[in-house]
Amino acid sequence: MNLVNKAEKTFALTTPLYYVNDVPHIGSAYTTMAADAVARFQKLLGRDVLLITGTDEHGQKIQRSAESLGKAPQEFCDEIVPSFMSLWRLLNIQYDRFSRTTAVRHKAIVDEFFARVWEAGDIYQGQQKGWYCVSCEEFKEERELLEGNRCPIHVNKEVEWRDEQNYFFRLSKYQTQLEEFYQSHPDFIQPESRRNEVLNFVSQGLQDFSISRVNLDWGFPVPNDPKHTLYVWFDALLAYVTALLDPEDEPTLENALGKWWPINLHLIGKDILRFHAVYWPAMLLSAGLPLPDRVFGHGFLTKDGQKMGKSLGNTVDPVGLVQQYGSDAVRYYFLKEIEFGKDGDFNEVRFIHVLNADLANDLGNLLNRTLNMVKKYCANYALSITNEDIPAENTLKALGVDLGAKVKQAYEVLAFNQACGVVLSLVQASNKFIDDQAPWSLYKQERQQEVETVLYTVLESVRLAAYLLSPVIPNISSNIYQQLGFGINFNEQTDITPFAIHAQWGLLSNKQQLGQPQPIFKRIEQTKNV
Ligand SMILES: Nc1ncnc2c1ncn2[C@@H]1O[C@H](COP(=O)(O)OP(=O)(O)OP(=O)(O)O)[C@@H](O)[C@H]1O
Ligand SMILES: [Zn+2]
Repeated sequence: MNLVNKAEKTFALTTPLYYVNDVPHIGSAYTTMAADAVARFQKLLGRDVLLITGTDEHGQKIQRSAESLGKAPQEFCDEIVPSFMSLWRLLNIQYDRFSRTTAVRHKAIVDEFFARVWEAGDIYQGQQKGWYCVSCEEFKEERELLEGNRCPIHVNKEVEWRDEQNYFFRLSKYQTQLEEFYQSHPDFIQPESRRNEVLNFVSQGLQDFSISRVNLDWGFPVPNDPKHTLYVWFDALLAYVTALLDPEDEPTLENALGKWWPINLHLIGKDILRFHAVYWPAMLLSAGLPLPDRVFGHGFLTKDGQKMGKSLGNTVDPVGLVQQYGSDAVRYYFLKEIEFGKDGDFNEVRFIHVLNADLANDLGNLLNRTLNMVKKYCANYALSITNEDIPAENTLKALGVDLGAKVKQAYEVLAFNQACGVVLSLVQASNKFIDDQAPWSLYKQERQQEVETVLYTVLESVRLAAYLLSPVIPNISSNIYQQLGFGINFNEQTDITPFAIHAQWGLLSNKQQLGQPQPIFKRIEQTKNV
């Protein structure tokens, strides 16, 4: 059976399927915002994109969370899931699929996949002994534990001793194949530090891992032994596959894998790297399926140096942030300020400072004052010149010419901070340019051509900046494009703004019907309590 028939133009990516043990927080939002920026960027490149997110609803962690509230697990999940969906709407996330592991059709995919792994001879029964972190849903090595038998990721949770009959997956059989795969696909695990972590872990020798639990009801039964419940991670990873089905499709692997497989990018936090970079490819090898292109494990958002998390409860509420500052502000801050891959602390004073400096002052004021100058200095509120009139050595044109290529390269390696940073340097250079050139005095000296050259050059640089930032701040970029006379909304019409054209400096024309100047981002006042 030839399961895969992926077209070049497609790009499928995933966020983790978040546990529903509590409502989402800024950490869950971080991965999802990054994924949305990648999806939007890929659309600008003309790709057919499928962005998958969703929720992981099985296992002991969820069962216990439900029990603690006196609810049935399904009822509990059904109550939490809408809080994820509404946060994604609030953050302007354009996801295509929302994959819930409790979906009926998911079970069919899991059963079919399990059968393939079973037939490969990779599942056997054995005795599992070890320390288990319910919050991670993972066995831990004794040497990894913190004092008092606590999990290194969930520092407030003690691990629990388990000694039970489980089914095991023969991970050890795939040691060499995985190592060869990592060598021949050096970009599979990113960033480099995460790749080294995985290579190091694998080189210590892979142990088979248990894929079933006893004494736990909440999950799918193991197909040929329903007294056992399938391990939550075995079923959760497969929900990426189920998500590929079109709504009307019969849930079979053949239908799921036809168009979008292999996934181009799994975006995750570093806490779940091993599952995606080791267990998942081994499971796929066992089932005879091609492996994903890339797994990127980003860093943690921390509070006072600790990973923010639902289990620890030290989280920042993204809903409040968006309601107060808007979705673009939140997206911009986290993607611009924290190097993707590294940990980053959230600090509200810094948050306000960055937004005021970059969006309100550098970008917003620049557009506003330049449009107002066009109004004042140019007949009919229109520029009379075009790109051809601007010499190649013009400072901003020289900077703008290869900016698109630089930013593309940065987005491709998920260096969002670098992408935003180089765009901001064009914006800052534009502010300096307008101050140096002083069009107000050129105007007094009746040097009209020069006045218009300066104003064109600056407005065109703002346009290019807006385009290149549109994956991160789509509302502000749309607003800028509209004020510059393009009737384009980046939330709706990516196909009419191809990168090959809009990422070039010089697109603004003398036919532009400029709109009324309006502030694009209101300066935030520091309140006393931050
Ligand atoms: N502090 C954080 N920083 C960055 N990403 C995070 C953070 N917390 C969660 N995430 C994202 O969510 C994923 C983990 O999802 P999960 O549902 O386990 O959330 P969690 O808040 O870490 O839950 P818990 O605290 O119960 O482990 C991570 O891989 C990452 O994508
Ligand atoms: Zn843990």
